[in-house]
Amino acid sequence: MFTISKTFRFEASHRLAGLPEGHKCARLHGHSYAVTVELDADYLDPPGFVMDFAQLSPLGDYLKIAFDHQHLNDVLTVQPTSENLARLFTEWCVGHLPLAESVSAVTVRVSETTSSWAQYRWRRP
Ligand SMILES: Nc1nc2c(c(=O)[nH]1)N=C([C@H](O)[C@H](O)COP(=O)(O)OP(=O)(O)OP(=O)(O)O)CN2
Ligand SMILES: [Zn+2]
Repeated sequence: MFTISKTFRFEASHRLAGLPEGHKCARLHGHSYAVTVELDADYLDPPGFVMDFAQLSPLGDYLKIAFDHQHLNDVLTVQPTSENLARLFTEWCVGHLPLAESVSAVTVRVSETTSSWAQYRWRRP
């Protein structure tokens, strides 16, 4: 199994609803988000790539255009948790990146801080 990965970053604010009274994340605050996409493949395509790293850059463009310096509650229809962002970004990758047949899984990991992350994985049916 081969895995390649690339990390992109954006800055955004959010607040989380439905938390207990006084929870710090219910207040308006911001994060430097790190978004890491991973592609798994059982074999390589010429010239020995899972995929050219450069072909992952549309994800970075999408993140910058849609989310950088935005208030996530204004631009998402779901609660802006790391888990929901990870699923949204994974589904975007599956729908927009030129995935070779060799790619068996796409995983996106979202970090709001240096000590925590959430991820979502798509597996080829
Ligand atoms: N499962 C999840 N839990 C939390 C999420 C989330 O998206 N998924 N988000 C938050 C808040 O957005 C918060 O800003 C980040 O949480 P946390 O790691 O607790 O932040 P700190 O860096 O302040 O953590 P410390 O290790 O306590 O310093 C909360 N939970
Ligand atoms: Zn937060």
